[in-house]
Amino acid sequence: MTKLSVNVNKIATLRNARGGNVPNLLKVATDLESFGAQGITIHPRPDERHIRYQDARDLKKTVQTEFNIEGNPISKFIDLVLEVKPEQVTLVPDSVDAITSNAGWDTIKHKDFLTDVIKTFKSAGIRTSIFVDPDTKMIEGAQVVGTDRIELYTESYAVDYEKNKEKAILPFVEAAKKANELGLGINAGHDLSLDNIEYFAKNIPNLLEVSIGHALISEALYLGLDNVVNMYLQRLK
Ligand SMILES: CC(=O)[C@@H](O)[C@H](O)COP(=O)(O)O
Ligand SMILES: NCC(=O)COP(=O)(O)O
Repeated sequence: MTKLSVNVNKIATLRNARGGNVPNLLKVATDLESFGAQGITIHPRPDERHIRYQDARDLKKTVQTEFNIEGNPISKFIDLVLEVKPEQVTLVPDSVDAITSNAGWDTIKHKDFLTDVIKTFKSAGIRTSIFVDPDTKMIEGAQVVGTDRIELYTESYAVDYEKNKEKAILPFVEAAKKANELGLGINAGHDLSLDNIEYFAKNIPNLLEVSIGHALISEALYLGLDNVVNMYLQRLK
C-alpha cells in the first residue's frame, strides 16, 4: 500500500496571514495523523513564507508517523535537517524566488554535490529522496549519487491527466520501471489530487509514498464548508 504523507505548508500559509496561531499547525498535524495520514511533510523555504524553521523543530516533537522535510540543500537547510533528524529528507532544486517547486534535479550535472549531501544525511541516519522528472537518464543518475529513494515530480502528470490520462502516465511508468530495476524506492508528489491520485497509484509499480498538500487542503475546504456554515447557522438561531 502507498503511504499518504500530508504536506502542511498551506496550513502555515493561512496561520501566517494573521500573525497568530490559527490554525494551529501542530494540532492540524496531530489531527491528520489521527485521521489516518501516515506521514507529515513540510517544505520550509528560505524566506519562511509558510513553514518556519522553528515549525520543523516543533513538529519533530509532535509527529508520531513519518516526518519528511523537503527543500533545497543550502547550508542552513542542511543544518536544520541534521538538527531535527526527520525520518526522511527530500532534496528539491528550487530557486529562492520560486513560487513553488518547478523542476527535478539534473542528477548528472549535480552528481558531485548530490553525492556529498546525500552521504551527509545518510551518515546521520536520515533516509534520502531526491525530486526528479520522469526521465530515465535522471533516474540512472539518482542511483549513482546514492539516494535511497526518488520523488517523481508529478506536475506534468496532473496537467496532462485532464487531456489524456493514458498518455500522461506513460513517462512515469517508464521512470518507475527504471527505478525498480535499479533498486530505488519511489515516492511522488506535486499537484496530486482526489481526481488524479487513484489512476497514478494503480499504474505505478511499487509506489511507496505520495506527499500531497495544495489540493488536499483545498479539497478539505470544499468538503468541509457545508458542515461549518451549518454549525454557524445553528449558533445564530
Ligand atoms: C516538492 C514539492 O512538489 C512540494 O513540496 C511543493 O513544492 C510544495 O511547496 P509549496 O507549498 O511551497 O508550493
Ligand atoms: N512533495 C510534494 C508535496 O509535498 C506536496 O505538493 P503539492 O500537493 O502541494 O503540490
